[in-house]
Amino acid sequence: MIFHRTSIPPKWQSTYEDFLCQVEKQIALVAGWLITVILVIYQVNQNQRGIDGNIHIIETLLRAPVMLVALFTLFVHYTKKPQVDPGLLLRVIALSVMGLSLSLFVAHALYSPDTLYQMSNVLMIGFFGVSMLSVRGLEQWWTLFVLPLMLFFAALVIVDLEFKQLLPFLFDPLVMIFVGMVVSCSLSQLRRSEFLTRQQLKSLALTDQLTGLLNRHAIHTSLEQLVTRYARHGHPFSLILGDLDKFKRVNDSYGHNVGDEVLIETANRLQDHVRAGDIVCRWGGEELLVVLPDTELDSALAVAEKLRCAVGETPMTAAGHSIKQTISFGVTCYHDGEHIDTTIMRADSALYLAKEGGRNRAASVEPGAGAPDSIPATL
Ligand SMILES: Nc1nc2c(ncn2[C@@H]2O[C@H](COP(=O)(O)OP(=O)(O)OP(=O)(O)O)[C@@H](O)[C@H]2O)c(=O)[nH]1
Repeated sequence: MIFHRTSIPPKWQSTYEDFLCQVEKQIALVAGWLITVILVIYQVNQNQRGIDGNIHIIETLLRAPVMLVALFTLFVHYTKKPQVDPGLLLRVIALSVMGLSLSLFVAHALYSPDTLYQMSNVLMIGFFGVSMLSVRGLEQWWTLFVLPLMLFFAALVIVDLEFKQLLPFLFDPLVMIFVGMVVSCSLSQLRRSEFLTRQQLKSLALTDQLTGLLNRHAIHTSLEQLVTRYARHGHPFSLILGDLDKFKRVNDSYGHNVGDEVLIETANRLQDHVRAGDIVCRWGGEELLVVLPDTELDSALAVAEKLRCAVGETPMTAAGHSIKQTISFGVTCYHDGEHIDTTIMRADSALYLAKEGGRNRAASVEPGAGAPDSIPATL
């Protein structure tokens, strides 16, 4: 359906805005070049047509502002200065093209009526071109066409031009507005669908399908950003690596499906007990990684203890079974200048200590420290 609008979920709205901005930038660049080339060709052609002096000057004067807008667009694109909202730039280009084609029509109706058929073609091209600049579909289409057309009809009345006589020349251009509207809405719908498909694929590639958590690949990007942030601003961050205790027994006793449910419930409990800015991811198998931005080791250890209780204190219900599943955690914090893999290996060593220490506990390893701290289970 042409006028059916695929809605963008709120979580992707701001990414969609960025995507539209990119599209607007590209279209503004193409429009800038096209208008510049077309206006130069028209100007040269006009000089050779040897048309009446008055209309010659009027045409040149009317083209000048559009040419300036087109050159300004190219200047903004290639120098990145000044910073102009590409949506606004497109609107200015569209309105200037509308202004040019409509005022050329009025000028020819006044001074050179024999050339009105040519002007009718100019209007058609102008209307179609402006429709293509309407990246956001119908909502922009109204603002781009309605206001200029109202001014145009007001101008016809003011300069006392017979509307009835002009109507045959205006019929095709007005039909072109409808054609442009259909094409523009279809393109806008295509862009939305393309954006949604791309986002869904991206999200599929970054999400663990069982738990809905981010996967190992996705977390690497976040970790690299945190390392950069540490290097620039010294903001600390910590890692908590968790591993379900004796999880093989759950699978062996109740089956893999029940094991899956336990894994999902564990992931949910971890998610429910961390702050909004913290990230929980499935590191692999029955291992889960929690990343805590702006958190020193001591606080991270306290968080791990809270998470341990959240998982282990209340039994989980899966397929009618009540299962008491505990978890062990290895905690560490990032140390200046080290590779993130070193931090992860340290969290793994801490996890090993927690397992060695009897499971259902959180152990930590400080960067460069010999002896690990360990929080024994209180259960
Ligand atoms: N149901 C289910 N099981 C998984 C999944 N990923 C890994 N496992 C199981 O997790 C179990 C991990 O077993 P082990 O590495 O021996 O460790 P454990 O039994 O948890 O014992 P400790 O870690 O030493 O406390 C294996 O049986 C895996 O098959 C999964 O996605 N779903």
